[in-house]
Amino acid sequence: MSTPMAVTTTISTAMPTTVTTEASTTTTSLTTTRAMLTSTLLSSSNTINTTPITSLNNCSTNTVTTSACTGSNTPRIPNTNTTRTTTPTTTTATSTTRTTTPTTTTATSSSTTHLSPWSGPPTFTSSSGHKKNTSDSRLVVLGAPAVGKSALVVRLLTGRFIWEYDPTLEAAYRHHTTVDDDPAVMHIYDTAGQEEGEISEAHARWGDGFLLAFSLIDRRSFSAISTIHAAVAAARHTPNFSCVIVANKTDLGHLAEVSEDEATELAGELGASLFMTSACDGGPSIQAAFFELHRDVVRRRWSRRRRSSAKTVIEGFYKMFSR
Ligand SMILES: Nc1nc2c(ncn2[C@@H]2O[C@H](COP(=O)(O)OP(=O)(O)OP(=O)(O)O)[C@@H](O)[C@H]2O)c(=O)[nH]1
Repeated sequence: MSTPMAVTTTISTAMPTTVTTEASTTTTSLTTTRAMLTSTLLSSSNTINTTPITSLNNCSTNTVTTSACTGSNTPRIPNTNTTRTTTPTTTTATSTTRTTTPTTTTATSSSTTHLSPWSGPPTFTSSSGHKKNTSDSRLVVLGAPAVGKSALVVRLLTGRFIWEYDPTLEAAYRHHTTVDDDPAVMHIYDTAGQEEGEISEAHARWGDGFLLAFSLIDRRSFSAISTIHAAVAAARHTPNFSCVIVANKTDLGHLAEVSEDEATELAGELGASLFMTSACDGGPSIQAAFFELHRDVVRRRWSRRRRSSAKTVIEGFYKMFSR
């Protein structure tokens, strides 16, 4: 299936790069990653302001097609110019600008072993130049292979659905949006599928919040959720972290191997909210899942800060009166 596109991709090369991108009027051929697709598909009418910042996918030439899952197969045709800049850092926060890190990071970042040497994506800098706004969140998307992690992320960012795909290694995005009327920046890390629920410790430490996805038509992916949750808890030395469970592929209900009741029970056990989604059909629950995760991250950050400033005040009083 091919997707008509009217996208112009401008590449400004700040340093020698191996990245080449072509956006034609019919098909997007990606020599770097499917993640790049998202940067070329942004519609100017879209209020989402997204910057895929790091792309660590396989670099074979792939033809990726997107489509709305239901209704007409005519995708919305973007009419915006997208600028991609290649640079060794990710400090650029310009809207719809994609920044690619040097390919040297690719080799290590594909690892998903427990104690991966992966050092995480480059430090994110918010658009205001501060290291980390309170409205920033680092969200890591975890789950067994082929549960639809990338499809969910792409759906959130572009409103589109990926039919054909290549397995993801890693892809990170900076997503500027508005949550509860407040500007928010979500740094979203789409990981490679965790075959046996093993996760990279670096992912676990880097993230503020974790979106654990499974496919309703794959029981193994459901079982992997507990393992992944336990692995994140072990890496963070606490089971108390921001997390939501996403049960994907609701459109394939007739093939379901996991019931909603089971999913609800698991979410209850893990103290997480459950979102039933279909990256294929779309719908509000995908955004709701990411937004809820973002909210929880921000809430916890504020409550940590309040606790720590209360502690500082109390300590100050003690010092004052014990003199
Ligand atoms: N019917 C249906 N298919 C889906 C849905 N979400 C994803 N898929 C399909 O499932 C396959 C896997 O989707 P991906 O998004 O690549 O899955 P992933 O979890 O990122 O896979 P890895 O990167 O290999 O870990 C693709 O063929 C998608 O088109 C969904 O909600 N419904």
